[in-house]
Amino acid sequence: MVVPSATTPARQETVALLLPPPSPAIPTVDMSAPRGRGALSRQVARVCAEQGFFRAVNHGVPMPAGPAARLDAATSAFFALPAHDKQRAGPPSPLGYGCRSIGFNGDVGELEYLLLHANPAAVAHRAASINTSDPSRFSSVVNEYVEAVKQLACDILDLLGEGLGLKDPRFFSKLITETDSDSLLRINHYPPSCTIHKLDHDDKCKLKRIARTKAGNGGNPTVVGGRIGFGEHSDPQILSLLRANDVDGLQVLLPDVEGKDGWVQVPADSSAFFVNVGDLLQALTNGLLVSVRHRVIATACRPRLSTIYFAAPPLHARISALPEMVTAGTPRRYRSFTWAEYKKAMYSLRLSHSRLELFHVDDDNSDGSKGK
Ligand SMILES: C=C1C[C@]23C[C@@]1(O)CC[C@H]2[C@@]12CC[C@H](O)[C@@](C)(C(=O)O1)[C@H]2[C@@H]3C(=O)O
Ligand SMILES: O=C(O)CCC(=O)C(=O)O
Ligand SMILES: [Fe+2]
Repeated sequence: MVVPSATTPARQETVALLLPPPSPAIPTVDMSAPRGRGALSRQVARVCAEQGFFRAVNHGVPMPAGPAARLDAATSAFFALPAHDKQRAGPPSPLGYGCRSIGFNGDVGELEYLLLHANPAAVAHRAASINTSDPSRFSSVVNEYVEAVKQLACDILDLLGEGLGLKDPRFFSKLITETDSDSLLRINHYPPSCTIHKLDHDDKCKLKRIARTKAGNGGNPTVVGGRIGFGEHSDPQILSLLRANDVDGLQVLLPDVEGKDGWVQVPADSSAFFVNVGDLLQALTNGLLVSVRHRVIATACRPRLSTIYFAAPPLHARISALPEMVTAGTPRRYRSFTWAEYKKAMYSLRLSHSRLELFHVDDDNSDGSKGK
């Protein structure tokens, strides 16, 4: 039976005018290439150019009994420790254990985290203060996970190289597989938002101070519908691979059908990887691929655990747009810089800063050292 609609065409038009335009869906890429590698590489290149963000499914990293599950168990055990035990691995330098404070310039979020350099020697060094009873077990769990996600990052970068028709399709993946690559692993643990208001007196005073100072998230650590878990930013590296438990919170800034940017909720999917283009990939492709802005809003009543692999080149790597990306119609957008130079600028800036703009060829401050 067909039920006639209660709304007349005229009323439907009025409702359509009042409602915001529909949000774009989060693109999904099936990494098992059901339509062949050529179609997959073109799809990866298209979503990275249009949204700079996608959900990768059938990615080949075993989830339930594999490295991801072992890492989640090891990091959850760490976050369950008493505060003074966790503090042995901090304060973040920026590496190590951090709680609420992000970076060196006054950013705060409702989270605690571990930030690790992804190379095995650095992991072994940190493991001693993270798991004092069995540091080598912790190291091997992290190293095994890093190997698996690095492989996935390389696969995606090679598909991108092919989809963009690069002369050397492996150019991007070679940058992140150099022995001295500067990749990071970050594990974020967001407490349930319903416990945030149950903070002790000192915490409440600290948060009030932060809310009053201009330095704390521009003086406003809340947004409509929740608290800021991790403030708005783009990831500075080449590519980020994020995996989280089944708790929502991640949002990405995407254009709607009218081209107006809006925050889009990313529905949790613990079996997928969420992939985002970083600033360096935007620079290498002369702005063709976009480094997506994203944030985490704490609204859930269960803790969110997320693990992000930031694939980066060595510090000395020179980042300039690939020749095939520079044409008469699309002149060079960013001046050439090293990853070390970019990192120095980024650590002097707030989380939300659009730091790649400092390297824009039209900018007067082309040394990239000027802050917001
Ligand atoms: C405020 C900051 C934290 C950050 C370094 C920065 O000065 C600006 C970029 C931030 C960011 C965002 C993505 C990653 O989580 C991160 C590890 C990175 O490489 O850049 C963080 C930095 C950090 O927490 O140290
Ligand atoms: O924890 C998350 O889900 C995202 C955090 C993030 O964007 C980051 O650590 O750079
Ligand atoms: Fe991020």
